[in-house]
Amino acid sequence: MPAPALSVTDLALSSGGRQLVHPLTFSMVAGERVALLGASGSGKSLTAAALAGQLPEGISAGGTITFGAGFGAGSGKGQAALIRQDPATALNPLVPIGRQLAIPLRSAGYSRADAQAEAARLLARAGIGEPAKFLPRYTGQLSGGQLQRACIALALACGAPVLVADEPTTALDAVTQNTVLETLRMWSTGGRSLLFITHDLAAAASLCTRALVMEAGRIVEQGPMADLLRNPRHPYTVRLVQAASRSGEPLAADSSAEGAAPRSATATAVAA
Ligand SMILES: Nc1ncnc2c1ncn2[C@@H]1O[C@H](COP(=O)(O)OP(=O)(O)OP(=O)(O)O)[C@@H](O)[C@H]1O
Repeated sequence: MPAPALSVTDLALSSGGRQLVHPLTFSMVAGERVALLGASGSGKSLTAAALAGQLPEGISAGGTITFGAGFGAGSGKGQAALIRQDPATALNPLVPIGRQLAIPLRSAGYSRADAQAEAARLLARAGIGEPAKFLPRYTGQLSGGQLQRACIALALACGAPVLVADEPTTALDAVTQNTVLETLRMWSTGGRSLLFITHDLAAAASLCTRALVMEAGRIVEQGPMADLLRNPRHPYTVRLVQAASRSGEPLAADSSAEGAAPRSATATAVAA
């Protein structure tokens, strides 16, 4: 069994005495792509922020988050890059996109010229056509979908071993969505892990080998994606699969990820 790239043990989040996320325990192995599904308000974004060390003010956290030894053991900032649900808050409106992308690249040892070239390449991988034109632009000069892709490029530039993508394709047209999903798939080859948060079950099924399902701050079901699609147990998961099936989207689970969990295990509903 490969060592986990990320181990979360009893992660609990609260605000002013209100429990928002009840103790969660899960892990991901290197190269694994895991979907985090769940109803609106179930705690997905707060969990994502906790993993990236970017919890909003006023949220208290308990439990432990440990990153694997493959990219340097330890926990904390820098181990997980976060593509935020709200791209506008992730970027500095006063600094051109190219310069923002260059910051992590320069820290990683790129020369100034190479950082600009890599920044353009990452924008292209995130689905931006003619990326050189975007480098000098400010966030206020980008559409919502372009902003989202700039955030994806920024997360890729961080080169973290774990990428947490919080609804990264919501503002994108179908063609660009496919480009981004393919980029996320490519990104995870070579041992990097992806936690993909989405309401789009078809996208999750095409990208991820395993899924966690949250409801009301708890993981209520988890297992291989194929089993979850074939035999959902928890009532929320049943509704999710039924709704996606009705919409006619093909729900084929991906099995190509490195470190994919064994398919023999059946999806398990977790007692709340
Ligand atoms: N900064 C905050 N302070 C207090 N409560 C918060 C804060 N952010 C989120 N919450 C609450 O925590 C709960 C979980 O929110 P979260 O944003 O993680 O849900 P989510 O599953 O990501 O929802 P969605 O799918 O709509 O993005 C909700 O009840 C929300 O109101």
